[in-house]
Amino acid sequence: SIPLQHGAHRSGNRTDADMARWRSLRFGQFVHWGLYAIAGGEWNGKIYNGAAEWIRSWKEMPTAVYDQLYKQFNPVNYHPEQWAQQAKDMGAGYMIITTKHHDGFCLWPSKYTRYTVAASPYKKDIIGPMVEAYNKKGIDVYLYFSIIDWNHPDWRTSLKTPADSAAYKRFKVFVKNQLTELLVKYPTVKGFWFDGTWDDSWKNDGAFSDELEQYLQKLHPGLIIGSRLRADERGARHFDSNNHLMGDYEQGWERKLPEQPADVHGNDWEGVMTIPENQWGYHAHWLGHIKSSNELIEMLVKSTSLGGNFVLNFGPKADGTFRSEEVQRMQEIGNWMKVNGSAVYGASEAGLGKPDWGYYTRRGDSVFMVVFNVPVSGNLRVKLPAKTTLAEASASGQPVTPELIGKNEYFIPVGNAPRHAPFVILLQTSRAA
Ligand SMILES: C#C[C@@H]1N[C@@H](C)[C@@H](O)[C@H]1O
Repeated sequence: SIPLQHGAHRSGNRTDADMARWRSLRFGQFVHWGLYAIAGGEWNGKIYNGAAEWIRSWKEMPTAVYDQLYKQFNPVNYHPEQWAQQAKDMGAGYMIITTKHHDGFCLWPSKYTRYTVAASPYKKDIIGPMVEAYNKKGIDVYLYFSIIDWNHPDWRTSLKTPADSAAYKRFKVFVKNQLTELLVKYPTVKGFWFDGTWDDSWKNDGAFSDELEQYLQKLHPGLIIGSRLRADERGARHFDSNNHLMGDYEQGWERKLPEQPADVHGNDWEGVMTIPENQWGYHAHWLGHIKSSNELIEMLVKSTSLGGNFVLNFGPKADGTFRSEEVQRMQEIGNWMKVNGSAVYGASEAGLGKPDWGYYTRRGDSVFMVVFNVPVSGNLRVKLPAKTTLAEASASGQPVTPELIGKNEYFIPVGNAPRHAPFVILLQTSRAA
């Protein structure tokens, strides 16, 4: 293997309590909120076909105009306790909030730049009340932080001249100051969700990203930071040049999910997902396919069945309210989680393969069959490993009688209840030593 100073410093998953909690929560809420919500994916009567939070980079949007939008930021309908309650009702165990996206606008009153909520008509801190409201509902908070900062004069995508290097050196001090400020102001947060780390300026400075991660861990022991923050000294990201995962979990699953265990190599991982095709910030016109609650529930269960977390994104409007399609999905998913959440919370891969009818998840000796595709036979085939015996099966607390059809192989009848949503059959098993 290649000798590395700034590659992975640990092989295998973290085994501490903070990481075990992150792993047990399984389901998170992502919130992308900022000045881009004011534009809402359109400008001057034209619709931006890109992701709404990238509208500043659209040729039809003059950057000078975008950079004045903060003078309109005044979310009069922002009620963080309502945000937290609806997230609780959805069944989210943690939430990730954009403190600063690529545009550089800070939702907290940072003392390291004027480009913050303090300069807006709203004036007040957005992040503090949000962290407090979510924590009060028992929901952990993670802070999204973009390294890319289109507003900061010292940000560079690449370093071409000595002046670039001097500027970027100042920028790295600014980044470290802001991250320190966030941890000091909001000490109950559980981790950072870094983004915007793909430019050469950052990729070619693996030493800084490594030292920064170690500095943050020292400042806030137990902090959870995904693989997107760091590069090794050869510019490798997520996995170092020896193919070892850097950071505490694989953070590359954005709008896509692994298909099989081999795709995640036994690492902790997290998938983040949009309801429309590709919109994180508020866009007034959702184009393309809009995922239904059942599709999103299937992604959540699929993630659990592959030992990962699933985070669903929401883009509140500029005034602080959520669009109806998002409220509807939070309620529908929440209704399902209230009945079936035990198949997700604290559960992980079952090691029983991928059945046609849906997904297996497991917690201890409880095996959950989460059914999405009822076979025309009405029988769900279950094959258990030799040393696993099936003690009993139940659906919604009612016993189900398995039919033994072969060695450790059963048909589980689905019964004739109407099926308009995924349902769970619980198998109580015992495994011989
Ligand atoms: C590309 C990109 C960014 N990564 C997602 C999590 C959103 O923040 C999007 O703007």
